[in-house]
Amino acid sequence: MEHGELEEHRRKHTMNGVRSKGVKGQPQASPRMNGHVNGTASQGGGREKDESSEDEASAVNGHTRRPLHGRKESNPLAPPFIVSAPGKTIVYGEHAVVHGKAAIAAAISLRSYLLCTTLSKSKRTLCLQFPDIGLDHTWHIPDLPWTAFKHSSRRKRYYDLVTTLDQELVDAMQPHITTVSSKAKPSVQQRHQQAASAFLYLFLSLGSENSPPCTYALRSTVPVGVGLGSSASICVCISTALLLQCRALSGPHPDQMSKEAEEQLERINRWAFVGELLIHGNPSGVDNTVATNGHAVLFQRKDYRKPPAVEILRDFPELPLLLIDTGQAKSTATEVAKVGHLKTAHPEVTGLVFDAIDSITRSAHSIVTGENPGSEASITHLGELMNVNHGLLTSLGVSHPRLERLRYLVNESGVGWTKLTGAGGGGCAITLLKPGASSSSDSHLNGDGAQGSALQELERQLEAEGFAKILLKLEHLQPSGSFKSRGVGNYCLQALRNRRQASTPGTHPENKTERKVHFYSSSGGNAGLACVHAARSLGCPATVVVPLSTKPMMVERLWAAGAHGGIEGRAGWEATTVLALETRGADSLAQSLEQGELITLPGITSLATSLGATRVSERTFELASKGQASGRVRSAVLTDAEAAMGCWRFADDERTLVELACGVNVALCYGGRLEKALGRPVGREEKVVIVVCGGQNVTTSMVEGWRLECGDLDRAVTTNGHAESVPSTVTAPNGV
Ligand SMILES: Nc1ncnc2c1ncn2[C@@H]1O[C@H](COP(=O)(O)OP(=O)(O)O)[C@@H](O)[C@H]1O
Ligand SMILES: C[C@@](O)(CCOP(=O)(O)O)CC(=O)O
Repeated sequence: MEHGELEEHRRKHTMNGVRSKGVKGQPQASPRMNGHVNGTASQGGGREKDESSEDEASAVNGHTRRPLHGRKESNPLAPPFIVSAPGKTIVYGEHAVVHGKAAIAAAISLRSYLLCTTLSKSKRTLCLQFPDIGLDHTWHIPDLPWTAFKHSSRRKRYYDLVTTLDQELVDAMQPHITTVSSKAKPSVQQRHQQAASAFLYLFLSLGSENSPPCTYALRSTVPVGVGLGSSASICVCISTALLLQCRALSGPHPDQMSKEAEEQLERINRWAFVGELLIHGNPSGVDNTVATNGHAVLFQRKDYRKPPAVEILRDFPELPLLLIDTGQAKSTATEVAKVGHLKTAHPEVTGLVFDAIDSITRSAHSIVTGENPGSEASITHLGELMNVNHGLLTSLGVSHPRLERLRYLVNESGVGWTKLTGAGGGGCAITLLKPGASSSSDSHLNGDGAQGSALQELERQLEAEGFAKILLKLEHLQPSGSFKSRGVGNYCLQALRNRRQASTPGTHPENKTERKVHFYSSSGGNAGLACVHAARSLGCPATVVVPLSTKPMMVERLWAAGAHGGIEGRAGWEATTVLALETRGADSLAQSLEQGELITLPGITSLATSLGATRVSERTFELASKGQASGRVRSAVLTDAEAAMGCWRFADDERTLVELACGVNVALCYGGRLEKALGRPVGREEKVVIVVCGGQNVTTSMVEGWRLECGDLDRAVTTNGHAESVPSTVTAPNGV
């Protein structure tokens, strides 16, 4: 694609009005997007306005239909959004891959996350907040070297733009990089300036003087500089975010053609490669390719002037791998340069080593894509290949005494086969565990029998020598859904033991005959839930005292978890007003009440079909009519767009996905809709319970599509995309 084509593409593929139809199941895009970029915003230098015709049908969930909501002309403050991408481990072929040979790499479940928050136009600043490396830097957008980046001689072919760095542009950018952390010590400064260069080059290439001022906040769970592809992971995030902002991406979208999705991933990947060029100097592109696509890949770039050959290995087997960090810092650029020098000095010998590594990768590929990759024979084959691959990398000079010590310890223990992963010179190693070494149910590290204890012994030795195994801590899988289960659970257990010992000296703590302990918690949030779960599992009652501001959803969850009596803030039904919510086009109750007789709709024209009835039951109508007369039942109708807004706000504010038929209830919480529906202000002391009926007819892409289409509704209820008026300033106790 030529540079001009990119411009053209930006015009065609804005975030709104994507109308590719009928194809479902876009590839599992690794860069995940949360929130959205409002396509009506004048971004990417204000060059484009969405030229898609608004009256054409758009497709959501496979149904052709009218747009939910007419779009407004512009939205100066695009809502914040997050993109994310994983780190990786190279299983076979590092370094050789830089010199045209094949490599196999797999994504890991450690990720980087980039939050982009557009600032008020008056600011004109571009702010990087990268706390993992301690970088916090702000540029003034008009001061950046736009002329150099815009100059016509710079308008190169698109392919050149994304495969090589333009040295003149790098030089033009330099004065803005040297000021980054200029007072920090050299190693820190280098780390900061590498990240800042990658960001700024991409920003200058994809943005313009008119780009919106924005804060880019990056957090990563990928350890920095240990061979797990932290730089590729952040470059993929940066590339995705900037492409979204200049509107060169149109997805993800449920109806996106898979080819289009692939093209977009490729676009992200190519610009991420440019970022890697800034950080590494001479990357092969394997890291950014796996960070973009997820899964595992077989990657080979024979000719840097041509795109690499990439085979995505979607069925890559779940190999029992142990990831160990030597704790020894390394630099990819240094290690890659070292191998480059060796190649210059000894081209033939080095070439043979690369060829041998290539054979290893090919042999491993045939095993992992073969009949039974998880069999004992296959694992042994793959393990032996790892040993040889490591030996060849050592011969290239990229091992380190810490890596060799680690290999010695693992070999001695007999639990598996080990090689360095990534650039080497320190960083991480991977061990493929032998069958039996990882089969225990209670810990993935504690195998059964002799192998299991060998592994435990190895673990002790590694820890004693300062090696770190990298594990993921999934606290959200605790019984109560958060880490609070740990502290609160422990507290409850101790309290119960103390109480039992104090009241019946000499009694066994698990003695269940004496009076039950009743636990109280004064939190309506995760701590309250943790208390209820802990108390229940100890066979005790728990009461949670919640502040008035606690959201109904949390109160419902506390009841559902088994909270015992007296949750503060629940109202008796006698004084309750019931609001019956429907979407326009499924409003058979509202129309019946209005006409004073049961009516039948000719059909459901609302998109919220699952709870839609063309005619409500006699009993419903009777009760609703009586309630309406006494003022205890009111009926309200919202649009599909408002129901959709309820869904995306609920997803953002409460991390819960619900379908339109439920979203219409949730929408009440926002923008004073509740007061309007009730026809009166709602006092702070009043309790509001929203029935979150849920529903399965929803996916994140559907919600994203709805928001893209009618995101303007957000402006009435949020500031910078945060629902600061939830449920509404009038309704919410203490302004929450
Ligand atoms: N979380 C992060 N925040 C900011 N910059 C990062 C982060 N992770 C990586 N980087 C950038 O990437 C560089 C590390 O790249 P590299 O040496 O290739 O390590 P890795 O093997 O982890 O990719 C860092 O010096 C920094 O510039
Ligand atoms: C050494 C190399 O093959 C992998 C480097 O991986 P990492 O930066 O250590 O995560 C270089 C490359 O492929 O770009």
